[in-house]
Amino acid sequence: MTIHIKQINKSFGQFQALHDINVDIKEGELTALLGQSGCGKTTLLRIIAGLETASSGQILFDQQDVTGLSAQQRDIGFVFQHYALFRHMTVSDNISFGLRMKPKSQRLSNQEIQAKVKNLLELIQLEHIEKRYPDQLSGGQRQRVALARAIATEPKVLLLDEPFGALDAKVRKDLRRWLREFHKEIHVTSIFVTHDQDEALEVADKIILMNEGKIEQIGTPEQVYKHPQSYFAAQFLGDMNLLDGYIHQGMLYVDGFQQKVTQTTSAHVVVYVRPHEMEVTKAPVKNSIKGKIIRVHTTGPTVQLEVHHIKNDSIEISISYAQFEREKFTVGDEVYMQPHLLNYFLQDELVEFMI
Ligand SMILES: Nc1ncnc2c1ncn2[C@@H]1O[C@H](COP(=O)(O)OP(=O)(O)OP(=O)(O)O)[C@@H](O)[C@H]1O
Repeated sequence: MTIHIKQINKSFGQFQALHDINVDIKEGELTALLGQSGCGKTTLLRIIAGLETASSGQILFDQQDVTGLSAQQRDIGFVFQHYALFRHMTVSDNISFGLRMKPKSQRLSNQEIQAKVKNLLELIQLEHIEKRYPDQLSGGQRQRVALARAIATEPKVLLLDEPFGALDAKVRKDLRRWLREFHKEIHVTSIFVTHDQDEALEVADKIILMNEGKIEQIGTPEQVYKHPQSYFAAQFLGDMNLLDGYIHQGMLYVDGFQQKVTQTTSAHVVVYVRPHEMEVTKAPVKNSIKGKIIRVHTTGPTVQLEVHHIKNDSIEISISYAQFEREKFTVGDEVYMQPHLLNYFLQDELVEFMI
């Protein structure tokens, strides 16, 4: 099922929560609606679901206008942040609920329902606890059951509103990997709401980045991360250093670092560099930004260095553990930094180049 969101606007009284939203979602895609709290993600999801009416605009499923249809008529599976499992039913009964509620003419036989539930239990890897009640499950297990229940009736679209929002960090991380695999198997067009950049980057085929009721950028995780098209996108996705720079006579200057650019007009610019897109050495190098290490944070395969720099307060750099061992960086060391990919904004236009 493809989904086309056309020119959607939504106002609550005087407040406009969504402005001119246009999105095309492909068949089988797993799309993340990403943004800060209050940016309009849930409102948009609810409009797609038919749980909320738009003030203007259209929603098309497979080119068919469903704007006037109710949630039931749209044939959608839902999973919400707070598990809505039936407490008095076992895991199996929760999963089969939608199948058993179908009108008799469309209902599968008991045997077929049992077989289907068995398949779904395998898919969510909870075959061994099918007889348990929701109270006897962990939060992560409950969300897996909620997912199985949502897809049991084979909806054409699966909508997930912060499905892992109430879980702790470790379980969340496991479940997002699991969701990726799960989606590969079922391949239903899915949209999930999240405010967590890492979750969106790791799980989604496509990210819709929202800010204050508007779309900032749409793209694959790689496109949005590597080629942010706005100041907001650059800052919101992943860690980013903001450095003061200026352009004069076709050269960009950031402290002792300079680089030829195509602009000839003089201007102050904010330069963006991701922590892993900086070279760092203790040996002085020409054409670099100088600073002093004020913190070393070793976690797993990468090491984070926080470097004090007079103009830019502190710069975060991420290096491999191997380099850290080799160069033996310690607090107080003077270091020289060279960006190898940077972006800057000039009069609202993004300029990007590799060095
Ligand atoms: N029924 C309503 N009446 C009035 N204002 C509303 C209503 N529902 C949402 N809003 C407002 O619309 C804006 C968008 O809300 P929405 O719930 O879509 O945000 P969100 O991005 O999902 O946030 P969160 O991540 O906190 O759930 C918010 O400013 C919210 O206060």
